[in-house]
Amino acid sequence: MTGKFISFEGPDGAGKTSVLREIIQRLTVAYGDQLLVTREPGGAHNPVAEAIRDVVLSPDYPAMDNKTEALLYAASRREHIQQTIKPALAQDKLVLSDRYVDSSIAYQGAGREIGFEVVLTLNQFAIEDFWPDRTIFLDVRPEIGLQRIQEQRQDEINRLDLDSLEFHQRVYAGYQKLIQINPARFIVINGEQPLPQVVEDTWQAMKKEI
Ligand SMILES: Nc1ncnc2c1ncn2[C@@H]1O[C@H](COP(=O)(O)OP(=O)(O)OP(=O)(O)O)[C@@H](O)[C@H]1O
Ligand SMILES: Cc1cn([C@H]2C[C@H](O)[C@@H](COP(=O)(O)O)O2)c(=O)[nH]c1=O
Repeated sequence: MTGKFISFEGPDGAGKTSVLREIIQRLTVAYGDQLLVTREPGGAHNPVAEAIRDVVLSPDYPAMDNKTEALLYAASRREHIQQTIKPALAQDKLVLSDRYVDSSIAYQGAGREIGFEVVLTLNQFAIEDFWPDRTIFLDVRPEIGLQRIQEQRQDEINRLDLDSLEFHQRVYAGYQKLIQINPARFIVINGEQPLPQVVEDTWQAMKKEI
């Protein structure tokens, strides 16, 4: 496989979507069709993964069992890897994904308290040790991310946005542990700066990678 795979991670409201929108504009000029932007749960041109997204994020299922949730994210990811990411990399594309397996380890492993290692093991069945080349983490404290969502994005609130601050603090701590364990893969960007500065820092970091 010859392309490059970069994932974007961060707590809810960190700014991934906003930053990616700007980065895509800059990259499209040089990459054109060789750029694939995708997301989890779900995935570009991936109806099965997107159907799982609809179920797992729907506020209609507030009482979903934690392990069911973890399995759904892993199933969606498997489909995403097999049908979207790997075929694109085989065509030498640059693949940018808004979230990947680190989200499961942070949200289900730490946030839901299923356990870091348990969720990693579960996901190894899905990913078969297929990791991103680099992971950009937008570092925003959960209080700030949730405040942004509540103030600015009332229309798109999903099931996990509605979880408690304590849940999101555990997620954040999970991410910090992942960064500590994988210092070579993670690039940490201060996401609490004004958006243009976050975009610029991300852009400079990405230019070194691509
Ligand atoms: N640096 C920033 N400063 C202030 N507000 C921001 C910043 N970045 C993004 N926002 C705002 O915060 C909200 C959440 O941003 P965005 O949807 O990009 O985050 P996200 O990481 O994709 O969130 P989620 O994972 O929950 O989808 C939006 O209303 C966006 O305009
Ligand atoms: C991949 C993945 C995601 N999540 C959570 C994180 C967010 O709360 C939502 C996705 O919403 P977004 O607006 O598209 O970022 O799902 C998770 O808990 N586990 C995962 O593996």
